[in-house]
Amino acid sequence: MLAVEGLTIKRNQQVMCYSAQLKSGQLCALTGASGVGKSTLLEAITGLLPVTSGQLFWQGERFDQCVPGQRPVTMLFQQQNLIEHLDVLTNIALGVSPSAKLTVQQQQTLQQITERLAITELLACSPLSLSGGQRQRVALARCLLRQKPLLLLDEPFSALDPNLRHECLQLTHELQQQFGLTVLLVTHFPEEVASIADCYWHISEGGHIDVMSQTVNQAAK
Ligand SMILES: Nc1ncnc2c1ncn2[C@@H]1O[C@H](COP(=O)(O)OP(=O)(O)OP(=O)(O)O)[C@@H](O)[C@H]1O
Repeated sequence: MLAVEGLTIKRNQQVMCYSAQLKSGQLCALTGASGVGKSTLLEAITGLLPVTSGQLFWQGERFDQCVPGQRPVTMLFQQQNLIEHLDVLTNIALGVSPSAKLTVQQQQTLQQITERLAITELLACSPLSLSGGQRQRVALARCLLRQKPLLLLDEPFSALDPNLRHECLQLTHELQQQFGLTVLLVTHFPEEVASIADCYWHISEGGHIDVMSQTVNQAAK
């Protein structure tokens, strides 16, 4: 279980205090008005943003005092942050190793991931030659190779057209099941994730989180 306990962040003269719990293996959609603090919560969970107070637990172990690389978390941003002058393989490998050298086991996992994401043929290409959907799948592969149990997705497919967005969401769901991931997904289109979300965290003013339970959502499926 992921437990967020009174996680408090001051940003832009706004104070946000978040508390909620998410069961392991679930996919939770984060909704709420623009500027309410959805990305802020994800950045705080990754450790990229300092917090004033509060605690974070994964499977009962506190991790808010760990540096980002030691947290059980990986995050896919809307901007894929791919390095244009390096090939796709190197871009993915840099997610796990500063020298981009992979162990045999990582190579095997990479093969599994790239096959599933249909990007094996692209490994020698430059990111510059890829479409938006391909770039986002490469960035997702880089996250998955890190093999962290918590995957945070900040509007990852919002720049894609509706068909491709749907395809990428379905793929994310399949990968979540295959790798047993727990996923927090920010979306402005809750209806688009209705078939894959186990629950919703609706964030409002001050970081207040309303949790819509699995059973309520399943009734809507
Ligand atoms: N880099 C930053 N520096 C300072 N303040 C920021 C920064 N990013 C966001 N904020 C502020 O933090 C608050 C929450 O922003 P956040 O991006 O988390 O909202 P959001 O719900 O993800 O919005 P959106 O749906 O538009 O992406 C806003 O007041 C915003 O102006």
